[in-house]
Amino acid sequence: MEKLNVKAYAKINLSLDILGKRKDGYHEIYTIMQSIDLCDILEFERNEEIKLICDDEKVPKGEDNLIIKAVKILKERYEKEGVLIRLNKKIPLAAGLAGGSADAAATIVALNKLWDLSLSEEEQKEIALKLGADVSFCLEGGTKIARGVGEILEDLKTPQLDLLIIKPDIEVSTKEIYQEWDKLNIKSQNCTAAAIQAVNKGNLYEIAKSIGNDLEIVTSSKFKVVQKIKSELLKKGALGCAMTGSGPTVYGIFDDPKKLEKAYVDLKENYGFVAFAKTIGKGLEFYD
Ligand SMILES: C[C@](O)(CO)[C@H](O)COP(=O)(O)OP(=O)(O)OC[C@H]1O[C@@H](n2ccc(N)nc2=O)[C@H](O)[C@@H]1O
Ligand SMILES: Nc1ncnc2c1ncn2[C@@H]1O[C@H](COP(=O)(O)OP(=O)(O)OP(=O)(O)O)[C@@H](O)[C@H]1O
Repeated sequence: MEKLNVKAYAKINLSLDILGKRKDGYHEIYTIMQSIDLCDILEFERNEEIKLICDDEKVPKGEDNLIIKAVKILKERYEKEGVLIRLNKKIPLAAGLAGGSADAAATIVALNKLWDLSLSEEEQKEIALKLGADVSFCLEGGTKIARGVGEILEDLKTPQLDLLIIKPDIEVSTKEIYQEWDKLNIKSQNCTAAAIQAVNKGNLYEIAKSIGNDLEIVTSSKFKVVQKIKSELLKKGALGCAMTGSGPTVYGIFDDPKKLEKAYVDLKENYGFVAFAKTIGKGLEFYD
């Protein structure tokens, strides 16, 4: 095999409870992660050197890129050659959509195939966790309850949701938002338990009512635009809306395609990134 093409899907958090700070500085979370059909496209090709090509100038091309970090771990561990990666970046950066994490997961799975590594699931998960808390979920994707720092995963049935995704023109540092959460000393809203019940029932209206994110209060106190987007989405007919990850992206759940279309048309000029999305049952997709 010389070349591999893969779609790496973004995620949203249908719920996110922060349960406390751990000794290692990370936070114990309880969350529902959900893959959506917004994706980056990556091509992996056998090569002597390690090289990443991406025409988005904001994407780091060197050691700071999670793709390169993943390649280096595998190359050093298994004494392999290099690889040429072409990245077509469609998931907005620093958005709470786990774009870098999805790319990292795609790299682990693609190199396992391209380099014939025969890595077990456990080995892949171990490497994923070294790269970031969201990478474990992105290896498989779909709909999952996540605990620990996000690496302890349990399957849920994927609900079919039609979404509008809106990211204002600001980028958010996940680390800073967690640090701010500690300073504010807030209590969790504990919305994950109810959200799991709603997802288990597959009831769109219950899901829309139960979504929520503990980090929203932190990010929206720094960036007022988060609340503004939420109230606009609700006015346009969203059944419910919430911020994803550490933000600033907000998603709205719609049951009426006309309202969804109108919300897109009315809001698309106002924010940096506005897109339709659907929930999907996988995190990665290989294709010819
Ligand atoms: C906000 C979420 O996207 C929700 O799914 C994740 O918790 C963040 O996952 P991520 O971006 O993959 O996180 P990492 O890249 O591993 O870590 C970025 C920073 O977020 C903080 N972090 C992350 C995950 C976690 N459970 N607790 C944390 O405190 C750490 O300070 C870390 O320095
Ligand atoms: N492959 C990558 N794609 C995008 N950004 C990357 C990548 N690798 C490293 N980065 C760096 O990571 C930062 C955060 O990127 P990313 O888009 O993954 O954030 P995020 O969506 O908030 O992630 P999460 O939801 O997992 O917290 C970027 O600003 C960029 O500097």
